[in-house]
Amino acid sequence: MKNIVIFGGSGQLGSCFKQVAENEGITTMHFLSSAEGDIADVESLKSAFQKYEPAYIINCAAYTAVDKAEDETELAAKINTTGVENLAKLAAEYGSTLIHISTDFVFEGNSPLPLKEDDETKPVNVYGQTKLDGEKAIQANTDKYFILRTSWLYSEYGNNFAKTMLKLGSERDELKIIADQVGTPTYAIDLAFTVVQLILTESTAYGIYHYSNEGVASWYDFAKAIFTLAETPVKTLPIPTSEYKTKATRPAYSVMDKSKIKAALGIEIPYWRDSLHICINRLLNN
Ligand SMILES: NC(=O)C1=CN([C@@H]2O[C@H](COP(=O)(O)OP(=O)(O)OC[C@H]3O[C@@H](n4cnc5c(N)ncnc54)[C@H](O)[C@@H]3O)[C@@H](O)[C@H]2O)C=CC1
Repeated sequence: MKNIVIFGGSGQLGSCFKQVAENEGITTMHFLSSAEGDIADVESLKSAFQKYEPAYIINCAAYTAVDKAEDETELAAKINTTGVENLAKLAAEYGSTLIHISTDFVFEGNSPLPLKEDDETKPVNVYGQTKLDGEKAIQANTDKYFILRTSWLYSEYGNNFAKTMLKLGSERDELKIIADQVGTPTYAIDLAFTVVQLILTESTAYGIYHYSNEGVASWYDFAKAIFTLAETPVKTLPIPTSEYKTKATRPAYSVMDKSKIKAALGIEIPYWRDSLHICINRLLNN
């Protein structure tokens, strides 16, 4: 199989690709940390492209500190927009297919229905704006791309809501959790597996796709499900967003319509509670 290069290979999603590659017996996936492949540094990228001449690039690299991005606007844009533009230009030059991960935060969050790929974008925070600008930079510079917008990623790896809840649940008697932001948790292993299917099927149905697990949840529902599965006896209280101030505004509703990717790959997507069950078992048994 031809070379596949993962940028952001040490992050949460990058680590999930490592696990999926192992499970699927893929030996040509190369994982670059930010030190080995800095997407904001063109020279660093050129050496990676020269070394691997990749058929596929999977970009998991991003500036992901949503609240800090409100102050570090330039740095967020340097990575999420210019860095992604660098990747798109080199991918076009080398004929590589670029698979890029984007976010539900490109939307404003007041849709009455699950969001489709061509719905109007309108980010409500700096992170979302830099990610949307990254999507546009890809579309302006290469034709062979898949942009997968996802939401609420969690897994055994990196920092995420599920791991934070397990830790807080073991330290505290009571937790207040936001109940009026609604979306869908996504097990990052499921996302990585789906991206690998795009590669293995050699799909050329390029474009933007939405991928999350199936179902709908608030952060409160998500936390309650984590504590139920982990048998953590912590008391949870639902609160409105107005009682938990954060620097960055977040969309109130970010449920995504997944019909397009399901039709393109002929796949069924796992329901969020089923995937959460698998992840919590793995977290508790390790
Ligand atoms: N975590 C979540 O809930 C969601 C994440 N996403 C997107 O999914 C993708 C993966 O996210 P995670 O793995 O959760 O994030 P993460 O923060 O765990 O991983 C991001 C990785 O990018 C690396 N990185 C930062 N700057 C870099 C640079 N200049 N060059 C190369 N690498 C660099 C970091 O070192 C880190 O390892 C990102 O594109 C993110 O925007 C989308 C929706 C939700």
